[in-house]
Parts: sequence; structure tokens; C-alpha cells
Amino acid sequence: MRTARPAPQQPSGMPFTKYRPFLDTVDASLPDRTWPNNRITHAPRWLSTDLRDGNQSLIEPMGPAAKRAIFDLLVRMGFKEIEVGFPAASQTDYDFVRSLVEDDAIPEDVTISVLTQSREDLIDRTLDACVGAPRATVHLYNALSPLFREVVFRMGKDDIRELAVEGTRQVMARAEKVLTDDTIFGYEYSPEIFVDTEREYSLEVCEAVMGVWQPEDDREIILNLPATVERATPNVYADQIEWMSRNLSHRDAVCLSIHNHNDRGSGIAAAELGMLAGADRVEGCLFGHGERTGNVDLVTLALNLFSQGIDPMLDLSDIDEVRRVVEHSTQMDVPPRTPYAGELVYTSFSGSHQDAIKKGFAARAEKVAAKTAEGMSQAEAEVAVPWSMPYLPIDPHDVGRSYEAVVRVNSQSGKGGVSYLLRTTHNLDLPRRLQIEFSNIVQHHTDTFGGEVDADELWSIFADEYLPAAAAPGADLPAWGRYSLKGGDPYRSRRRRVHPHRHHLRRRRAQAAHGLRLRPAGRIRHRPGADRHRGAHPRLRRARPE
Ligand SMILES: CC(=O)SCCNC(=O)CCNC(=O)[C@H](O)C(C)(C)COP(=O)(O)OP(=O)(O)OC[C@H]1O[C@@H](n2cnc3c(N)ncnc32)[C@H](O)[C@@H]1OP(=O)(O)O
Ligand SMILES: CC(C)C(=O)C(=O)O
Repeated sequence: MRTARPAPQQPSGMPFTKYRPFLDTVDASLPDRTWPNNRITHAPRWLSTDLRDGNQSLIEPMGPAAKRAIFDLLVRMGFKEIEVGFPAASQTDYDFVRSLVEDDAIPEDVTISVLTQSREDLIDRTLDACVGAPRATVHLYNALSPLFREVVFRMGKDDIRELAVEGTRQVMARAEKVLTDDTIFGYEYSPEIFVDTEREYSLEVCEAVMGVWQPEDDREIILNLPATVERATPNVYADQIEWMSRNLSHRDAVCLSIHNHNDRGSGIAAAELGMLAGADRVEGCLFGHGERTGNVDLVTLALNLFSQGIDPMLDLSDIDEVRRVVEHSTQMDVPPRTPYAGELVYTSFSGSHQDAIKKGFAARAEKVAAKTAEGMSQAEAEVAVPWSMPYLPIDPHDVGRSYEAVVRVNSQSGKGGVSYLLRTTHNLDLPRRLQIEFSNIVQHHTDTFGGEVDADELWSIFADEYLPAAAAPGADLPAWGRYSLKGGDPYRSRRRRVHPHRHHLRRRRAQAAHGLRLRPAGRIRHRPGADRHRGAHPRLRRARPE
């Protein structure tokens, strides 16, 4: 044997020199940053943009019924700020906003938000859509970054700033004209492509917009700083947010909002660091819907807070219902590994994980029992005992999941998982040695057939292996029983009455005591129809103890 370092990696051959380091293109330095020392202690204000950013990125935008289902879901979950669309985009978008108002679907404490470009005709239509809403925020955006100034708008900095200023004036003028005192009106401005824009210039434009809006205590302005396209590591975004938070005037009247996308896959991290850096409000979508790789996933953000003992201020106690509504309305699936909500995220297949989870549940049950013995109710005890469970960051029950799928068995599983599944589904607590033996049998089955062994199949294998033939449950295979004994079975008449495990051991003892030779039943006995299964049943393939 000899040791050596791994062979060196080889150049990819990809055209990486075409790209430039983000920090060579944008000055975001903040050496005296303070955000790394902060802690998140409460939920931010949430804004769902499922019905706007989420909708504008679908292959087929949602129809009115699908949008309404999402809106009602968001209200049920506790969202107080909901971007309901871009009413000037189309008649459908406009009609949807009007239908919410006219159907009285907007609770008094929910603010709808509507997005518009800085164009007078669009602004007028946007304001008109809000007439009669109990609370409405108009959200105006224009892009500030050098690339957009040069390529999209072909305007200089002053003209771009004036676009924002003039748009703000137009919003205020139209609001004055069409809204009555029945509507509590708010304003949001987004310097689009904030992350790529010179920060001094973003600040200048935001200040100019504030100069028109004149924020004060009961007249806040929402300044939303989007990572329109995520382009750097999350710490850079946090530096940018802290810099803005420090330098903005009227800070107390500014609601500093962040709007993250997930182009580099770090939308969640960027939003969390943005909160550390001073963000008061977060915009995003359920399960990360939105343009390209999506907006930041609000479900994950909220449950990340929950897992740290912070009230997320959103009700996610029935996560599957949330998932169902979103999947139905967007016609897009939530992938099985999506944090907190995916089908597989509370499930362990692998042996060492399952072993630890099984022990974790047993330890927790003891602690909960101790609390109930002190007089607490079961429900109180469940909350009083802090959640601390191997491989399970939160209790699946808290989001409406059962424990049934926590452990699933395949070729990666060991005795812990097999015995956990038998105990939880068949109330059968196998002693350690039998766990070892039976998990080998299951292993053989999964090695032979691949795939997963569910609870029914596990029981079937168990019954087939250890129970009298007649007790094997209704599999379509004829039951075999594990062994037949040459010269008769002295325990045959008593078999049905003994515990399967003891029955198995007794058989072994009988074998030893009577000098009987165990033989593989399948090879000797022929049962009607058995040939059909030859080659398809594990017993016909596995080597038997002789
Ligand atoms: C990052 C984001 O998600 S921003 C939100 C994006 N969402 C959407 O665009 C969905 C809804 N949009 C739409 O339906 C359409 O774009 C409409 C109806 C609003 C406008 O359609 P059109 O008038 O045909 O314009 P179109 O979208 O093709 O082009 C944009 C024009 O607006 C200008 N523009 C783009 N953004 C803005 C802005 N924020 N303010 C002012 N003008 C803008 C562009 O420079 C371009 O001008 P040009 O025609 O002089 O070159
Ligand atoms: C309109 C703005 C906030 C936006 O959606 C973005 O920049 O991603």
C-alpha cells in the first residue's frame, strides 16, 4: 500500500474568461460592516409577490380562479401585504384587481400592492385599478444600473433619476384624483437592478424620490432594493444593504425592503444576511416561484425563523395544503427536496440516519413522559420539551406531516430503520438480535429487487419469513413460511399461539434439540402456482441456511 495526494484537477476548457468578478464591476466595499454581529430576532414584514413576479414568470400566467385561490391562501396564511399584479399589463390583470375590490375579498388589514413602470398612461391605469381597496400600495420601478442606462434606456444618470421622480409625482397626482379617504394609500419605489448600480447613485435616486413623497412617521415610504439578478455572494448583498440603511435619510420613516432572486442559488442566504444588515421587509414567493430561478422562497425563510424559535408570523401548519394550492394554481410541481415542503425532506433512507432518528424519538418520548408525569398535558409537554432530533431540523408534525414517512426502507437502510418501521406500523418491537437478522433479510430483498420496501411489504416479508404459512397476509404469492422441518414439526400445533419471534427461536431450538435439518422450503416443496413466481420471489434466489 502507498499513499499519495489525489491527481490534480484538469482545466474545464470552458470560456470562463468571458466573465468578470462582480467586485471588479461594482464597488460594494464596507470594511466596517456590522451585520455579521447581528442576530435575527423577529420576522420581517412579508410581501408575497406570487401574483406578480410569480405570475409573470409562468409559461401560462394564472387565470382569475387560480389567482383567487392563491390570494385567499395568502390571506389565510397571514400575509398582510400582497402584490396582486401589474394591472396595466393586460385586461386580465386589471380585471383581477378589480374583482378583488368589488367582491370585497380584501380584508381591512391587508394591503394590496400593484406594480407599474414609470409611464403616465400605465400609472393612471394602475391607480384606477385600486379605487375602493381598503389599503393599496403603488409600487413604481425603474432600472438604474449602468448596463440598463446604456442599453435599455439610453439615458444618462440625471434623466433616469428624473424618470423615478416624475413617476412618483404622477402616482401621487393620480392617487389624489381617484382615491378617496376610504383607501389607505402607500408608496413603494424600487431602484431596479440595485445590486449592479453604483450605490451612491441608488442613494441619490431614492433620496430624490423621497423628496417628492416626503416620508414621515405615519407616511412611510417603502424603498425596495432588489437583487434583480443575483450576481454575487450573499455577504456582498448584505454589505450593500447595510450601506444603504446607514446612509438613507428619514430612516425611521423608510421601510427598507429586500427582493431577492435566486440566480446563484443563494437567494435565501442573501435575504437572511440582508435582514441582518437592516432590512425590515422581505418580498418573495411561496416555494420560490418567480423569474428564471425564482424569487426568494418565503416558505423556507419563514420556517428557518420558526426552527430558531422565532414566530414566523405566517401560518404554515398545513404545509401540504399550501403546496397543493400553489401547485394547482401555477401548474408547477414543488420538487421533492424543497426545504420543509418537499415530499422527501423529513424522510431518511440511510441506516445511520434512521438509527439516530429512532433513538432520538425514544429519548424524546421519555422526556415528554417525564413532563406528563409532572402533571402537564401531552400537548403542553410536546411544546415544553425543546425539539432536538438527529437529522430532523423541525418536528414534521408542526407543519402537518405525520411521522409515517420519517423512515423509509431501501438498500441503504439498516436494522434501525427496519425495526422502526415495524414498530410504528405494526407495533412490533424486535429484540436487537432479531433486528440484525431481519434487516439482513430485508437487505437481501432490496439488493435483489431494488427500490423501496414500504410498511406493507415489510410486514409481508416478515410474515413470510417468520410466521406460519397460513398467517401470511394477502400477498398474491403463495405463502411459504421460512422453513419446513424434515420429519415433522413438533411445534406445529402451537405455532399460531406464540409470538413470531419466539416461534422462530423455538424452531431453531427444536432444530438443535431434535437434530432436524432446516432446509429451504421453496426448493423442496412445491405449492400449486409457485412456479409462476420462480425467479421473481426473493426466497428462490437467496441462499438459505442449511
Ligand atoms: C424585474 C421585474 O420583474 S420588473 C416587472 C416586469 N413585469 C412586466 O413587465 C410584466 C408586465 N409588463 C407588460 O405587460 C408590458 O411590458 C407593458 C404592458 C407594461 C408595457 O408594454 P409595452 O408598452 O409594449 O413596452 P415593452 O414592455 O415592450 O417595452 C418597455 C418599454 O418601456 C421602457 N421601460 C421599461 N421599464 C420601464 C420603467 N420602469 N419605467 C419606464 N419605462 C420603462 C423600456 O425602455 C421600453 O421603452 P422603449 O419602447 O422606448 O424602448
Ligand atoms: C420590480 C422589481 C422589484 C423586481 O421585480 C426586481 O427587480 O426583481
